[in-house]
Amino acid sequence: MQNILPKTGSIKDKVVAEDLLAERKNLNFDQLELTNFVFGGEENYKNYQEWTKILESDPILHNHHEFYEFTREEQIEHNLQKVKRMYEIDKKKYFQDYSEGYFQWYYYIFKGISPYGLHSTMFVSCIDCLSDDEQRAKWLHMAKDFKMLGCYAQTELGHGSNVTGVETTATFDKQTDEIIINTPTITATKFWPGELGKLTNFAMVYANLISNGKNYGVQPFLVQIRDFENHQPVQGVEIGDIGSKFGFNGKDNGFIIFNNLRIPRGNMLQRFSELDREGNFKVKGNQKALFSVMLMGRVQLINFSSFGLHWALLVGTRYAAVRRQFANQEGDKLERKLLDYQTHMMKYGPFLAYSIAFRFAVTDLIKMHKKLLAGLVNNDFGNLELLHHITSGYKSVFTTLSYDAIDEIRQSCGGAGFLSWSSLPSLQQDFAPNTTFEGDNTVMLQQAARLIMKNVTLVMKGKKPHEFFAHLELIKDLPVANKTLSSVSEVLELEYLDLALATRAAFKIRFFMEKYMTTEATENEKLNSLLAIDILPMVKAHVMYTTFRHFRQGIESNGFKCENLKKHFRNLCRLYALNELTQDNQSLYECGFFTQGTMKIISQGLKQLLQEIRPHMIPLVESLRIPDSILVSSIGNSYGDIYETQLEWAKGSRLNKSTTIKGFKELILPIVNGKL
Ligand SMILES: Cc1cc2nc3c(=O)[nH]c(=O)nc-3n(C[C@H](O)[C@H](O)[C@H](O)COP(=O)(O)OP(=O)(O)OC[C@H]3O[C@@H](n4cnc5c(N)ncnc54)[C@H](O)[C@@H]3O)c2cc1C
Repeated sequence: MQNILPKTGSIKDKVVAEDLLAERKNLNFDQLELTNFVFGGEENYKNYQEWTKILESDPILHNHHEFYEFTREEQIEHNLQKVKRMYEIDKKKYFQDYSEGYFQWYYYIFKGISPYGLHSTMFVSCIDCLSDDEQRAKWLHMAKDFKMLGCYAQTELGHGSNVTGVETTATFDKQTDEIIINTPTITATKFWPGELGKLTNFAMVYANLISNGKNYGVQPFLVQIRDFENHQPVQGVEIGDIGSKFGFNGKDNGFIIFNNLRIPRGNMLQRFSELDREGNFKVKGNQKALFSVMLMGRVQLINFSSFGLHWALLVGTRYAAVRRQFANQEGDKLERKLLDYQTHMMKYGPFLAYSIAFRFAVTDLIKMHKKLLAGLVNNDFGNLELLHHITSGYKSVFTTLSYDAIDEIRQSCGGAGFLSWSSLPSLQQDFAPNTTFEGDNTVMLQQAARLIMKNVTLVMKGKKPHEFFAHLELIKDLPVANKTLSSVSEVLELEYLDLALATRAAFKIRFFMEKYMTTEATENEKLNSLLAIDILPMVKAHVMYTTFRHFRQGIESNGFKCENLKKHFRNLCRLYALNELTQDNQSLYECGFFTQGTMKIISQGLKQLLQEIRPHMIPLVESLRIPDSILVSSIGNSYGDIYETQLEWAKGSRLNKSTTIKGFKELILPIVNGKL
């Protein structure tokens, strides 16, 4: 069989693949409106465009495929060079205040591993939010101007998830008016903080305050760890990098051991607590705010979840629109595009729906978080508890889903996706820790459960829950009256899908709460031992529902002008829901919401949607504009060049710098020649 393939692209000759050109002709909506939304507004997108223009023409900032073969040292140095260059170009822009735009370009330029990412977010935020006015005036401008470089040192060898269990001590010495930082045991070694290993000269150390013989619990302390001039560790600390990791190797995660390191009393951050000259300790406001900076980290990871997924989708979808395998029918000359296989669309369609759903959720979440940050400065803790709930739950569910999706997209590109040049392996590896840091995902789901339980208890007592938990009122009407579906159009109603997802969440929550209330054991025993595995699906179903709600409401409330774009959004919102209901529907049968035959109709609806969305896949994913200069992918570039570049980069790879291999004479020849 002779195979006549449409011409694939060539990035070198600036020729776009015929298949990609044909796909782009299906554009029927305002792509820029979607782009602006994804980037958190027109201004952010303009800012990102400015940076990408600079990047493309700058020899240092320009991303290069050789990066995929860099050692750790080379990766770190390369990223540092980039930051220095960005700083030279526009110091103010490199450090922007916390905003959606900041996260977007920094994520894409550094693939989530900006050398001073933790400094700019966690460290600066600690100073901003947890210092009193005097401390802020002294340190904030220094930190923002990179005059001091800091890391966030909370985790220890012995304690990660249990943040209140850290053992580092900060003992007040009344005689000298100083605080002495110590690592009393091996498990108290600070282990993991990013940028601690090599880069920073300050650390925000979370340690137990001991004053007048009493332990007042964990507080943040600003600790200088390296000399300003020669960058040597100060006396009283032992510091180093923790070694090579599964991914994230461009980051110098470090360890630090304190041995009687003295800092001034004024270096304890004192917005929410106070230590006076006599060593008297006083709490001011809400101590939970001490860990509020972690909220920022989680919002960031929630944001990254959609960026990472966008990236993988862009590469995978372009590849699948050009790559062809097997003929449509026996004897056909033309092979079928990967994207035309229903099995392929069953992966990519829902992933696109999730990535857009995450964007809607993040848009709402960032607004809430900014409000909280503004309030904290005036000791207004407003929606701290709700935000803790949302960020824990969303961080856990979104990062897990995105990580799994990135891996699946990588696999769906076959061997080409396994190759580093595709950009997908490093994306996956560097995305991997998002499921662990800022709170392990299992622990995060457990934490998110608390506010659900509090609100469901209100409902059970006949009271109104917080409006975010309005769907919990459904538990009063479970099991529901059977509603037999008769047509696909019914199953595509957003109202119906909303009720289905809300009911699924409500049923799982009620299922858990009934067991919780009737099980005779301590709360600790119930939550950790007897009923723990029921918590996770309950929280996940709740998160999937509230995310759907952000999506559905956001389509109408974000002021989108293009009707066709809204149509695509609605279809993706339906697809999100139908995919969810396909994957997890047992509880809807149990409570009577689904009846015999419902899944058959849902399956028809899902297939219909996949067909409707299919022609728009390329225009939709290409709205998540990541230029070739940032993407650096041998199979996902905008030209649909899926072959030439792969081969060219292969030819130029490090192992091909010579025709033989190092050690050929000493290690191979003696065996071949039978000389051993
Ligand atoms: C790349 C990377 C960068 C990091 N950067 C920083 C940083 O800058 N600063 C910093 O301070 N820390 C940092 N960390 C540390 C990170 O925050 C911790 O790894 C994380 O909080 C999890 O803690 P742990 O590793 O001790 O795991 P553990 O808490 O020991 O968890 C191990 C396992 O036990 C389970 N588990 C724990 N508690 C429970 C429970 N109550 N119920 C059920 N299961 C439970 C978890 O689900 C998990 O599966 C970083 C980590 C990584 C991987």
